[in-house]
Amino acid sequence: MTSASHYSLLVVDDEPDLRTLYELTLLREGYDVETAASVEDAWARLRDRTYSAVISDMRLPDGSGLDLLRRLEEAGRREKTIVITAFGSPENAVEALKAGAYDYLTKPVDLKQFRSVIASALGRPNAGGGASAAPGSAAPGSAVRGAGRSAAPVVVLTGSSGALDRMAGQSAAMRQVRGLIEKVARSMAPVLVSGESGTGKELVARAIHEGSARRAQPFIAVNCGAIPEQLLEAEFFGYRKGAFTGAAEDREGFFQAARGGTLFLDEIGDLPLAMQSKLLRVIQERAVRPVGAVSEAPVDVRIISATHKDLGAEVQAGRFRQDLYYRLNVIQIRVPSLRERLEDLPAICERVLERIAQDAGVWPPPRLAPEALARLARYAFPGNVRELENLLHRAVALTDSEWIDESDLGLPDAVFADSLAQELETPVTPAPATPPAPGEPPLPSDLAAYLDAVERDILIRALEKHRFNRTAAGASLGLSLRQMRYRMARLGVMVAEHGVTVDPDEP
Ligand SMILES: Nc1ncnc2c1ncn2[C@@H]1O[C@H](COP(=O)(O)OP(=O)(O)OP(=O)(O)O)[C@@H](O)[C@H]1O
Repeated sequence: MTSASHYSLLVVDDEPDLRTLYELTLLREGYDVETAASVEDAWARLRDRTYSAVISDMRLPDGSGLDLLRRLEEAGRREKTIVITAFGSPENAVEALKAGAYDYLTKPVDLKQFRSVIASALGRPNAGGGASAAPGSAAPGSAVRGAGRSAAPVVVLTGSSGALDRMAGQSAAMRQVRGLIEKVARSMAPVLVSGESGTGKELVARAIHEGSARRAQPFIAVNCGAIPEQLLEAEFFGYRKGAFTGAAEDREGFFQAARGGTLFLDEIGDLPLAMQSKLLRVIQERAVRPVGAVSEAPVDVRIISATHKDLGAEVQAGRFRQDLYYRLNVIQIRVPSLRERLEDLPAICERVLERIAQDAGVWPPPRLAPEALARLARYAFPGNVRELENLLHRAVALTDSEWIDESDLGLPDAVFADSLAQELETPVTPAPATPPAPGEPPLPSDLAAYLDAVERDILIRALEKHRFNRTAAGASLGLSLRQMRYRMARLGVMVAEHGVTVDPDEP
């Protein structure tokens, strides 16, 4: 482990007594410490050299800790920043986290917590004041996979499995998600990942963990909806021997198991209100009290939560605590549905097929025939990437060649009628009947193919008119971007580098 003297810290506070207290605490830990009393004083030092971290009070005589933070961000500096906010001003803390602070502390500063937060910012293990799970070891929480559960509520990840590498797709939406992952990985800020079921929310959480200084510590994924209500407290916070019938020995909970690492709370919207209050307390206090224990113990855990529900609406409906929502939702990452990024479909299929082949020990991986891909692109995928994975698993099992064709997909025509109606979100109304006029062209022999050709032509003309911008072209036709994308995918119309291309295999 790197020795503490290799880390240099800058402490910024205008109160001499506090400055000395922080300085002495950190010197005792073995760090190299310098101090400053104002924004300008701090900036003058930062111009001369770099530090491992900057710890700044929020209120300074010539500005605020946020000003300092923003200057560091603008200059692209790598120092981790920790701000110290006045008690009872959570909005300042949230603002600091959004501006890029690694973490915040509230006055009066608890020195144990102070040391722990700084160690955590520097990526030094054993932050949190208690015994930490050894890096790379299986955390004790893995033992909670109880018998009789319908879905395993906990998954423990140690080491790296390359979640970012697993994440295929270069659509604008996915590029934005990746950018956010990289940005938030550097801080301790709580993240709320939202998105429909199966979109890849857990993959995002893992990628954040793997990109953070906590990567060598455990990643504990908990499905909040899969744990019986009466067991929640013991599972989350652990218990002491004799705390209740059957508690034959002390056991750690998810929080202790995730010590120094990341706790991923999936389906957070499923937590009952009573448990929400207890979770809020732990987040505020950064300490947990196991069931049956007399005192709390500090714990350093980063929380990432996920939901497929509209948590804001859950708050409105009184089913989710507003204060907890506020704490968890400092940074939100929305993972788009597969329908909204159909352009990612080929890349995701390829990646998933590679994985399936690898797991089965088969190489090269099977490939999708163009008409099979076109058929997939017409489907609405209510279960998103997970549904696509299942479908491809089945298709690989069915095909006896290197190619997966339409018939291997097992997508009956009926599902497309449903998908189309769902996607368009508007009732399909028949066109008003017009009386035939003399000299009109003959009636088409295949109405669907005829209308497709007309629609394809209109889409292409609108795209050309609007310089291949799908949003503008769609709007000119009264379509949302989503509807436009769907129609383009259905008709095999693609925007390429130098114009529009049409997949000739499409109807
Ligand atoms: N962009 C992607 N590229 C390749 N595979 C992906 C992608 N996104 C998700 N997956 C895969 O899809 C599956 C579902 O992803 P994940 O479990 O992260 O979704 P989720 O949103 O957390 O689901 P749920 O809401 O049901 O908990 C996983 O096997 C994951 O690896």
